[in-house]
Amino acid sequence: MASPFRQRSAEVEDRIRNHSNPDQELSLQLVAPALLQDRGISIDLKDVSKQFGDQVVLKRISLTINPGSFVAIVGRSGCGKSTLLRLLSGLDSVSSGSLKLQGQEIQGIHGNTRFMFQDARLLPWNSVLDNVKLGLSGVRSSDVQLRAYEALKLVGLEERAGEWPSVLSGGQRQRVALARALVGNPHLLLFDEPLGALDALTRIDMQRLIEDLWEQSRFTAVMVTHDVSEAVALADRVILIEEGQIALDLNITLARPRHRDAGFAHFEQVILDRVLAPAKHSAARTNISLYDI
Ligand SMILES: Nc1ncnc2c1ncn2[C@@H]1O[C@H](COP(=O)(O)OP(=O)(O)OP(=O)(O)O)[C@@H](O)[C@H]1O
Repeated sequence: MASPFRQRSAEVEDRIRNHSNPDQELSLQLVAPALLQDRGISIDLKDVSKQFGDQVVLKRISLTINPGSFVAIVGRSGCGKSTLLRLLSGLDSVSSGSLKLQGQEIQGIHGNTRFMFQDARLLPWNSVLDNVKLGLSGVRSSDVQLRAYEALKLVGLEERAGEWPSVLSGGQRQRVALARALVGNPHLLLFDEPLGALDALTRIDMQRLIEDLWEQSRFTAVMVTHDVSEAVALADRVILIEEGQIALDLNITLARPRHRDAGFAHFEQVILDRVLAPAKHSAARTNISLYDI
């Protein structure tokens, strides 16, 4: 059965296709192009190094990420995950090597890159809807309202549009942050441990929502997570960083939507086998976060 998010998206698509007024139709096409096309961009790193003073954090990393794929980056605390994400974002620059987005050497923040962090970072003096609008720039004012509202619909919070962020739960705030990230129809969405502060069940709900929305629009997604289970649940490919280098690059060949079954546990185990010393490693453990190690 289709998920509520898919049903909602199907409704929007239906409205786009069946609308008779050409002006409104144009407006609706602006609302949800995510539903109509794949937008992801390619990422190419060649011999990328990053150092801060004498400390070399990333060491000659070479990596190609296909447009529209979902990549998870895992590794122990301090191994360089967030540094890599900041390089991809254009917020920081490489010390040496080449980093290209869609074949172009990266120069500052790419226009259609969006972020989602562990902290939702909502403005408390703005309504929920106004926070989502912050994800749009250069769009006509009449469209901004409509698009922000439709983005809230995609995350199931349209009825909370007029409320303050302070009255929302942690999971709902992260939904607003997701709507703000998606409303501009990003080509690249960078997630830095976005679900790390949520309880286990809300976290699984949010994983499903992110997967669902990514499947609809196929932006390129790169997610840093400490949770091996989360990486296997969401990613096409899991990259383990150790001491500034890629220690494992694993394609997750499970069908979607993913179920936490034996095949799922196998992929978790492969990653953990690489991370853990054999003596510390128990074959029976699943749902392990790297924080547990
Ligand atoms: N702007 C900076 N200036 C100096 N050192 C930095 C800077 N940013 C990161 N580092 C150092 O680079 C190393 C890697 O940091 P990074 O935040 O990338 O790790 P991480 O794998 O994301 O860690 P965590 O999982 O704990 O968030 C750390 O030793 C950190 O102190």
